[in-house]
Amino acid sequence: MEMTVHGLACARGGITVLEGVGFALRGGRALVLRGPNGIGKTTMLRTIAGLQPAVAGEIGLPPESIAYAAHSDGLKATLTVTENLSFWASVYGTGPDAVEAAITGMNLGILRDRQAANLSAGQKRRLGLARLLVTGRPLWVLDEPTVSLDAESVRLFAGVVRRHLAEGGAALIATHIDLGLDEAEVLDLGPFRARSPSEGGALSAFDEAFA
Ligand SMILES: Nc1ncnc2c1ncn2[C@@H]1O[C@H](COP(=O)(O)OP(=O)(O)OP(=O)(O)O)[C@@H](O)[C@H]1O
Repeated sequence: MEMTVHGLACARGGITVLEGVGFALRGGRALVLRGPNGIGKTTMLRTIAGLQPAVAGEIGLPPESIAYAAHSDGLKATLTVTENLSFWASVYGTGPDAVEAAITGMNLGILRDRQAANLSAGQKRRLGLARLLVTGRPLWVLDEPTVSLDAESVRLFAGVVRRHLAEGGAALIATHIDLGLDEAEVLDLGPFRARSPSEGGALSAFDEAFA
């Protein structure tokens, strides 16, 4: 797979926060987005995933090729771990093999019959990330995927991403934690901050000091 993004501008709450973003991402590679809180990482990932329209620019990959994992894990509380993954496998048109691979990949075997409501925060996050493995989609768009994960689970997930890349997939990741991916390049969003006259795009003196 190959995704090329040109002149992308994205907005939050009607205010353009980023503009002129461009990059190319091909199979086997990961791109890590960097920038201070509020610069627009989540906004850009949501735009690329097709969850909100772009203000301008082109995204050279259809949303159907993208699996998005964000803060809200999208789990069904009353379903078990296996049932949640089976539900997503039916949505994405994959099968029981993908469910088993996801359970193994994110080390959920011992929890497979537990309802999602009764998982800890980190276990829920592991299940949310396991969902990526049942999508069968080549580009993973990941917004702070390691939130709530302990060090061992971060390593486990980094291994899952590495395998996805080795199989020809790609990943676009907003993370403040280094996943230790040799295949990763970094895109600093600082130069793409929109300089709109309203305060949404411009930095306050406080933000400027910590940017
Ligand atoms: N509903 C909204 N209405 C107006 N502005 C919003 C809304 N949601 C977010 N914003 C603003 O849009 C900007 C971009 O937010 P976004 O969540 O994309 O940043 P981020 O880079 O992901 O930040 P973080 O590192 O804190 O997760 C921020 O300045 C934020 O305050």
